[in-house]
Amino acid sequence: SPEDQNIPHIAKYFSTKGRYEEVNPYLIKNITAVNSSALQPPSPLCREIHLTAIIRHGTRYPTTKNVKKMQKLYELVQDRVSGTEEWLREILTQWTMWYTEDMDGRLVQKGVQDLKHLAVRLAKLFPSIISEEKLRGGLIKFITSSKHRCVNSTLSFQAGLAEMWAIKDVQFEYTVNDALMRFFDKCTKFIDEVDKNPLALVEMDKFIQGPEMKRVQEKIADRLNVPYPLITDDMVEAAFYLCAYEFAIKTVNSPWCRLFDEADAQVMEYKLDLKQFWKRAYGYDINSKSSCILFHDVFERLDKALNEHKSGQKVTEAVTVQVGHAETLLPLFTLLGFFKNAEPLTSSNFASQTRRSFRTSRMLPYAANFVLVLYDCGGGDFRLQPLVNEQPVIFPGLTERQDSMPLYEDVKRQYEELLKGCDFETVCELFEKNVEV
Ligand SMILES: O=P(O)(O)O[C@H]1[C@H](OP(=O)(O)O)[C@@H](OP(=O)(O)O)[C@H](O)[C@@H](O)[C@H]1OP(=O)(O)O
Repeated sequence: SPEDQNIPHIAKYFSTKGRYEEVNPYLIKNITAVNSSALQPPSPLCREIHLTAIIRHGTRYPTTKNVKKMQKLYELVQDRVSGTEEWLREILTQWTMWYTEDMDGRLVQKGVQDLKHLAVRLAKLFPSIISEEKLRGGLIKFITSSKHRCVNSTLSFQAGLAEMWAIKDVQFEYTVNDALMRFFDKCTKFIDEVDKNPLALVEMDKFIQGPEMKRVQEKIADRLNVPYPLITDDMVEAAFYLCAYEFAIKTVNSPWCRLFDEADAQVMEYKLDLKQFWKRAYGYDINSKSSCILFHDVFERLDKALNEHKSGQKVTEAVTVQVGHAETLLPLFTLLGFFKNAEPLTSSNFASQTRRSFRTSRMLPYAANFVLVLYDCGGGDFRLQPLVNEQPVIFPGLTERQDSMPLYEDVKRQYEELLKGCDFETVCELFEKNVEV
């Protein structure tokens, strides 16, 4: 059981601060295990033509913003808390605040391992296309966000392949492309209407002020035996993140986790899902439309590979590995209609959302990944298989006619409107708005 493996009882509720292994627990015993049975193509005739993997960076340090909150909580506890419980004594006398502001979201050693192991697993799943031959032939391309955690994750993925094939003589390259991997920084309409709009996250703000979060704050204040006003929502979040980061970075079940019971963690997870739902996903149409540039880039690459294949040419880009952020993946998942919830997540429907499909703890752990594999199954039968975190997913709307590997043409028909439209410059209003003079 999780307790035996020293896993915090609340580890599956860590949202985008969660370990990849909690999404695929079979990896805890064997980090390079693969679930190939679930990925069988419809027939042994199928051959991979192209694979694109869009990957979130690996495990990282907290951002400066959150280190400051953790520091404030640590000082509050040191100054105001006393108690005899063993876990409290551990916080007061043994645990030291070791996070510093200059860590600012950098990749940690576990994050290097996350990407190395993901590279090995994907190569095991798709050996004919993620191969030493293709790598040496320059047919595997790497694109990354400029952020250090993404560049270092790209280097780690490459190192995973090099170590697996005992390669020492290949000069790996990558291209930094923030237009693709950090499109949210370039989409004026998103920046104006969501990112910089203080009212955009009103549902999260209302939930934070609501009864469920208030109860969590009171329970934590009671456990620390301090007055309720001291335990603000920021302090609760800092404690939750301390538990999450101690586990993700050091794989320890830290005493900070004892401040939460499972019900408290479910409230925290919902608050974080509200942030992502409204800032990056189904809350506002522009959130998903801001990923149009990445959406078109993916399908242009698939079409190019298919056309080269059909004309008997070598596929010049057999594999593309693109490393970005949780906020690179989530808008694209939303544009494709993945994890769409029956009801929007709001400040007032937490109780009815316990079985929601929009759950960032399952979608967006560190090293989360979206993989598209294009197959030639013979006789003009071309199929496209989507995977999220190494598990097959179904393109919405194609379920009734196909198994999880639909015909490529059916997928393109399903997304026809987006393929024809979804023009990044138009949806993001990059041109100057007509200013009334
Ligand atoms: O709450 P923090 O500061 O950690 O939020 C980060 C984002 O982390 P996430 O919310 O996704 O866990 C970080 O995304 P990442 O995928 O790069 O980790 C993002 O780059 C950073 O700007 C912060 O996002 P925010 O929405 O500006 O808080």
